[in-house]
Amino acid sequence: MSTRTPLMAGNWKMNLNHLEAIAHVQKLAFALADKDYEAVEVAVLPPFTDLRSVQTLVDGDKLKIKYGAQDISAHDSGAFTGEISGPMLAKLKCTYVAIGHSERRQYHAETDELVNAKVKAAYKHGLTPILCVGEELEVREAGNHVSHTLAQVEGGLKDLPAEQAETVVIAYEPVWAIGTGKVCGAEDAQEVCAAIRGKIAELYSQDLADKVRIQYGGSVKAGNVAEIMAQADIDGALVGGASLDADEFVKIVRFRDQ
Ligand SMILES: O=C[C@H](O)COP(=O)(O)O
Repeated sequence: MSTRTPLMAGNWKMNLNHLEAIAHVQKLAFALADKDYEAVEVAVLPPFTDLRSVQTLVDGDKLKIKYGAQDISAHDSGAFTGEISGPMLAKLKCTYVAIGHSERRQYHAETDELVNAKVKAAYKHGLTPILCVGEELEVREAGNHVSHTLAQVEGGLKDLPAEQAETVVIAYEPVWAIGTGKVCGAEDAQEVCAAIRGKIAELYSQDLADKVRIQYGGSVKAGNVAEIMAQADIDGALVGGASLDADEFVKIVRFRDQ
């Protein structure tokens, strides 16, 4: 029986302005009770422009919801127009930062090398990376989904010391299941998540791999979350579209009731 605490994280992507963010987090906080937080870690990943408002609300009302960013610069400061650094996110008391999301890899040409540099930047500033990996449809159709995803895991964790790697969160998100309504079958997701844990055991140790949380992401909603969470190597979900509906996200957090 796993002792890993499930992590349900809502990746809002480029949705909800800072005023909407406040209303949304207030709704989540109103609905979630202590027993929810005892069973599951709950986090939201708003756009950068919302983070200060979310921080103020979480601090002011002593909420148990954690929050983080959707990206981080590999650099600490300097002439990098449009980027947001680790020190800036740390100052906002972010807990998490998503790194290497498929939309960043696809639209911003992020490579495993850059993803690896961002993972290191996150740890340098006390942030926990949610390292996103997963294959495109043609890779799955060719039967190369496991090797493709494991190469991304290896690339993202390259030269990362064990004391950092043991707290990393890996999000397995098959690209063809993101925002499409096509959820990856629970057993198919488990196949890849088990392989990811095996790769981490190979890179570090079985003991360390057993501590790492592996999320599934891709069209997760209240109606399918229980089946996904029943898989041995799936320790949470990175939820996109369904996290924008507070009631739906609360149901996902309460996956045991679905
Ligand atoms: O980060 C979240 C994933 O990209 C999943 O998005 P989705 O739940 O809208 O399919």
